[in-house]
Amino acid sequence: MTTTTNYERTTRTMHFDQTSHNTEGGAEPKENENKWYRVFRNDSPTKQVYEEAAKEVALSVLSGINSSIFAYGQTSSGKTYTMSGITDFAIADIFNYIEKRTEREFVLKFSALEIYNESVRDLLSVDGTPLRLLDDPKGQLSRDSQRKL
Ligand SMILES: Nc1ncnc2c1ncn2[C@@H]1O[C@H](COP(=O)(O)OP(=O)(O)OP(=O)(O)O)[C@@H](O)[C@H]1O
Repeated sequence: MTTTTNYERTTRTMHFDQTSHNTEGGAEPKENENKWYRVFRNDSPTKQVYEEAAKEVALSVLSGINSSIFAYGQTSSGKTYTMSGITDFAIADIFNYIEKRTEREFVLKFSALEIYNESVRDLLSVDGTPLRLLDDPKGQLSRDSQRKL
């Protein structure tokens, strides 16, 4: 099955004053000000955002490093759109890597979560009920479900 969504289109991003926020040659951020490693233009394709901001992190799982990519922002700012594109590109790259290494065996685990208004939803589940967050005996937080592909 192929996906029909064209993520080659632009990724919507907010505009920042690059002179005060861009770490490449820009001024150091003031206290309580966020530091931006990269700001994309509002017409930047999602593919570019993936290549320049997410690919290295996503593919670090292939060397055994746990990684996380998340989108944070106001409603309708394009988080779901951008993350869907990034997920497609990352999965394609990961499977491409695996297919070229037939001598090795890989186990892939994938989970997709949405945190909204303090509730956590499993985006791979058809049932939309929020997940419960539980403390394990060591006092660490765990989810009550995880799907495996
Ligand atoms: N780069 C883009 N190009 C074209 N359409 C886009 C783009 N980014 C977002 N959209 C469209 O804008 C709308 C809102 O985007 P999206 O659902 O991704 O926002 P969101 O941040 O996930 O919103 P919410 O916080 O409400 O879940 C959607 O209809 C989506 O298809």
